[in-house]
Amino acid sequence: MDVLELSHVSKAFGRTPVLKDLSFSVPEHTVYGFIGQNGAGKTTTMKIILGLCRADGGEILVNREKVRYGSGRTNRYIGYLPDVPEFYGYMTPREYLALCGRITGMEDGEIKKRSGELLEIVGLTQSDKRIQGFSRGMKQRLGIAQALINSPRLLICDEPTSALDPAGRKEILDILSAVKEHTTVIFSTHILSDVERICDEVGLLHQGSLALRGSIEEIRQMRRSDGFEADFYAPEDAEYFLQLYPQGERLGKTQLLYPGKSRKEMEKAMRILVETGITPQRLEMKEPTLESLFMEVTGT
Ligand SMILES: Nc1ncnc2c1ncn2[C@@H]1O[C@H](COP(=O)(O)OP(=O)(O)OP(=O)(O)O)[C@@H](O)[C@H]1O
Repeated sequence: MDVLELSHVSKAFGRTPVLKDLSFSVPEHTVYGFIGQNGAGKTTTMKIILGLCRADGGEILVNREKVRYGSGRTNRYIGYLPDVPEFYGYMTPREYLALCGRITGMEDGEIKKRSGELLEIVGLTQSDKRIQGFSRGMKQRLGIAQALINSPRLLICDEPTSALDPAGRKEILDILSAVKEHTTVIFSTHILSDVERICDEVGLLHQGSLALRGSIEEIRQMRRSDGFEADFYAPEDAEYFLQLYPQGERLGKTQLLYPGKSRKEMEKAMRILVETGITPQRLEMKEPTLESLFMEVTGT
């Protein structure tokens, strides 16, 4: 079943269209990467899903229920982590989660149990410190716990990793990956390597609609290869090989890049190496990355 379905959603601010006929759906228990450059309309889309921003047209279903602007009804299925979560700094994580639980109408016993489980998942069980002393990464982890307090069907995270260092990013990605057992995650980002690490499905928002969609594998296969690299033991070998197979670029004294070449063309290079008796240190196809695909689609 699809937990989230957007059909033909459009939105303009004044005369500037931001979303144009945007349609996509997110299947249960997946991590969906919603990618787009700065200003592409990711936050606007999320606010429309949360009923906080009015769409000009189209329909959104959360758990098969229609989202209505200004009504929080469908938000009972949703947990939301904004890009910069705000907390009461004088509280401890446990106190803060208790407050969030009470606001959502949970019983005290249930709050205690759920808070314990969530603090375990986000790695904050040891912390009885006040939130004001927390690092950005710790705040983001607490933000995930807060968003999951009432066991939502859908967890929406707006750029959860953008402001973090690599270690902090990894922690958040690991948590998001782990929670998909219990919920469905949609997260927006412009960091493509994060998407490659944990997402099952990807949608690339460009000029108001999805310019690309599919699983990471499907998307990688859409693009031709990035070519191959050849590494030699001696600069003379690289030089000689470049004369025999001239379309390469030098990456270093012993390293050559053959951009855009297919696997077949690499096999041809291998035959030349065997015939001439040159032993390469390494000959390797370059895996297409989302980064290069993104640049191809967006023309950046
Ligand atoms: N309330 C508003 N009034 C006018 N224009 C707005 C409003 N909110 C957003 N916009 C414009 O809509 C476009 C999309 O903004 P949005 O914040 O949704 O993009 P985004 O993809 O989330 O970008 P970022 O990665 O920078 O957060 C931008 O050009 C932005 O300036």
